[in-house]
Amino acid sequence: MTTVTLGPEGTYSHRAATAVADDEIAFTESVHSIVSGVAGGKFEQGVVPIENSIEGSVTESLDALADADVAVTREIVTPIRHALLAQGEDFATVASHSQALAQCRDYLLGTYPEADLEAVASTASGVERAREDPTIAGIGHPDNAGDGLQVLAEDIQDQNSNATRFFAIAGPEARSVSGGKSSLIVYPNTNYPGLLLELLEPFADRDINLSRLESRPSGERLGDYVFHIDLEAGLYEERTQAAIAEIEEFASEGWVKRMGSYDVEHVV
Ligand SMILES: O=C(O)C(=O)Cc1ccccc1
Repeated sequence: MTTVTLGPEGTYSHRAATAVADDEIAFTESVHSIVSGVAGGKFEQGVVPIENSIEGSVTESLDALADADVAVTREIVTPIRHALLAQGEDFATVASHSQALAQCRDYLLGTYPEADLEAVASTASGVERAREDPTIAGIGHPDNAGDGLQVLAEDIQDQNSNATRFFAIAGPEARSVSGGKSSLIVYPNTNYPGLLLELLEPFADRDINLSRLESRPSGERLGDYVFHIDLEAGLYEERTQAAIAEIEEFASEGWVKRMGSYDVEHVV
């Protein structure tokens, strides 16, 4: 079973993917193509970054998941420790994933205030650029050093506890109702006073803890949102089914997607 993730080799997504891959790992340069590759059946499994403890949601992943018919089958949590990698101190540009640049904002401003920051598709593609060009530095996992690239500084993220959650995804037939957590995506397609309260009450009433609630613009009109909800309960549980049934009632103008239930894996 091939697992596709954000490449090239050496990204944090690649590190997370090795924890769930039982065979070959394939790489693409965008989260959208990972999700569409899994939804279209080209790959059996994918691994996408979802949320970082410093910088928050990876919005491209949330939007891609809302648009596709895939199942979330596992959550992978991994610590993120960034290193600054370059051929030497003589660089003018730091190229990395937008999340990595943001997670190291204070360090970069404080230590290299003159450097230009350039967002690229992944940390590893910034590292590749640095390997080819002495005027470019990358930010990525220190294991990417070598072959002409030095670690100029380690642990440059602005908070020591920097962790990212990834989802393993698979085709809709892999959707499971068992596991300690579940993910839903809800599009109410309506707006009235108390809407958000109605979205949350069915869970509170049944003592179901929410571990994430994120709103994303629906793209339909300003002020219209899609909600991403993670619950600490399985879809097999009667209380979860009852809560979702209530939400489906008030979201009858829109839709409710059950992404699946899963367990969490911590990877170092
Ligand atoms: O670019 C990568 O290495 C990724 O996998 C995305 C990412 C970037 C920064 C922190 C966590 C994940």
